[in-house]
Amino acid sequence: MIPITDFHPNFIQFNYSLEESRSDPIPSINIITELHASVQIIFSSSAKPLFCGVRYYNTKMSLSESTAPLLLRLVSEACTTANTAGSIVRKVLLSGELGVVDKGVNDLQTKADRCAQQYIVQRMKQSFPKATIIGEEGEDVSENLDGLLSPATTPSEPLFPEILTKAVPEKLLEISEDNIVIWVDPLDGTQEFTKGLVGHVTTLIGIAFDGRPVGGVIHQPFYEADGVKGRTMYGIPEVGHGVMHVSKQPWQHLQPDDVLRVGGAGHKAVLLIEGRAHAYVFASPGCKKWDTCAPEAVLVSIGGVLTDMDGKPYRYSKDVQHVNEGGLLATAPGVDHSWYLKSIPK
Ligand SMILES: Nc1ncnc2c1ncn2[C@@H]1O[C@H](COP(=O)(O)O)[C@@H](OP(=O)(O)O)[C@H]1O
Ligand SMILES: [Mg+2]
Repeated sequence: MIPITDFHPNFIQFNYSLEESRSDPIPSINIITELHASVQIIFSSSAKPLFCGVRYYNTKMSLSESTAPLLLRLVSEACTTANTAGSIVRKVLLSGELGVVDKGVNDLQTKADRCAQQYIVQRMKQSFPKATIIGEEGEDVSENLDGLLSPATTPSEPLFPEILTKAVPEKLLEISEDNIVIWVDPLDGTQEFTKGLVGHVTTLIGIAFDGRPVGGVIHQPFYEADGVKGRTMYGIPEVGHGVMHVSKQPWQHLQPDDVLRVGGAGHKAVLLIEGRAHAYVFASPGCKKWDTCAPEAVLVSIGGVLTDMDGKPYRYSKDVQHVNEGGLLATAPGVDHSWYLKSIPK
């Protein structure tokens, strides 16, 4: 047995001598995994005997009990929330009453946009009361969600429990909730939704810290595989990414020889993530910060890039202007972003 020198609710510390060679270096892992926990082993090479720590998270814990880093709790909650918002979008479509409102030129809003936003904002606010939440539909949304939620669509367990166990770089461990901005597009691709092009619809939740996307969730309410409705993908640049049912094409085997014209900012990002397109080009102002924050986080987490048409990154602080004035160029992993920047005429 290695004696434990310090014990916290989610962290055990012990000293481990480098000189001793042990066949079972960290026996405590076996004990911990029986508690339905995931473990992360932390070594510090600066001290001798070697300082070791085991950080463990009980994956059965509710989010409010979880001691996982804020960034991971935010992304985990955004995944579960987007998934439920997707079920709201499906139910509104099934009801046949879309309640379309014209907000301006090329700017429609439906009951699904309003209900999904209300649910997302309410839930994220409840979990993260100090964070700033900016939703496409503004702050005056008040819809009755009765009949749109059911126990089956609002599971209490996280959609991706592994998120809460990921290792977070030091600089992202100390972020505080009041410096977080959550950008919400409850239903991206509204115009397509009203035309029945439901494959172009996504629900987007982007998480920004210090003006940059640090986490994002793209949910496709109408994707269906293995009898499961909806597909959720998340990305945490510098930490990791994940997706349900992805069938990625090998990017390197494709050559850009075609132009696809499809709707939705989230949907276009999904085509890059799946390897079905090289670049997403939107060479004019129009899409907004809630359209790009989550897609940027997911794309960057897999090695893609998203900038304006001059190659400048967008900022996502709470006081930025909502329109992406410089247009949008996003490229898939392995694609030469600068080639597109050079090749697209001003
Ligand atoms: N000229 C414009 N005016 C207003 N919104 C625009 C726009 N061009 C793009 N957008 C918004 O950007 C998102 C992606 O657009 P597109 O499908 O054309 O690429 C859509 O979001 P929403 O569907 O969430 O409103 C769309 O409304
Ligand atoms: Mg949108």
